[in-house]
Amino acid sequence: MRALPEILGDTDMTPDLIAPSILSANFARLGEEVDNVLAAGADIVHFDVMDNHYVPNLTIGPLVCEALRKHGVTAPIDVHLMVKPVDRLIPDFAAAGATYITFHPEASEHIDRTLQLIRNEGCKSGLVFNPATPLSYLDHVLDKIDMILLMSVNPGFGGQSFIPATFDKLRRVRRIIDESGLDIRLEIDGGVKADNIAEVKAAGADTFVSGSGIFGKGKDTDPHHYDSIIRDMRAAMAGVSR
Ligand SMILES: O=C(CO)[C@H](O)[C@H](O)COP(=O)(O)O
Ligand SMILES: [Fe+2]
Repeated sequence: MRALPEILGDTDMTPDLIAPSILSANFARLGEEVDNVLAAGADIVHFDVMDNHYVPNLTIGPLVCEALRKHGVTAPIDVHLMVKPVDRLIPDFAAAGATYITFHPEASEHIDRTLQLIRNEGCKSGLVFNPATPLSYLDHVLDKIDMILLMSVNPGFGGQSFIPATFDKLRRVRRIIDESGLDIRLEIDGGVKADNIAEVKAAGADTFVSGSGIFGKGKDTDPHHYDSIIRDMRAAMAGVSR
């Protein structure tokens, strides 16, 4: 893992965090994939949980999170819950070693209660906004949030294209966070790659999920693929102001 000064952004004191989404990793060798991407300089592990109900896909649960911890992963694990209902799984993920737990407001009957439950379980809490989800869900709960995650694709699958309307939404959320004075991360998820990450940072993001952009093409032919792709991402963001 890299030292804090190395991961500080150029223009402010909020470090840029690169969060590979393991949705696009090789699940048959998941521990090794996570070790390799962290050794290549990634900061946190993005862990997509899909239930074939809230989204039309089915992935992994708390057992896999626990297995990564037992394997020796010490980096923060950022659990993105695409499940409905949400609350039942939160204590299980907390016990399994999750660091962040984020959920979609449409999937919770009581958003305030779910946010409090996440913090009470000792994790950092976050709300996730689909491309068409209004930001009004932030009203009245901002002080209970550690991370706002904007989806730049519709949830359910990796490898989709970044939806350009997200840039405006990022700028609006950046303003809300800055005006609040609260310590809240702004994460972006979907279609982020080395060639658009600078623009995404300039619009306000500080935490960058990338699945197919990191685990996709190139890794089977180049043994240093993860190092070079993460280096390219940092180089693209260097000198870019949020
Ligand atoms: O939450 C997700 C999908 O619902 C994934 O985190 C996301 O799509 C990452 O994959 P990619 O970078 O390939 O778009
Ligand atoms: Fe995700």
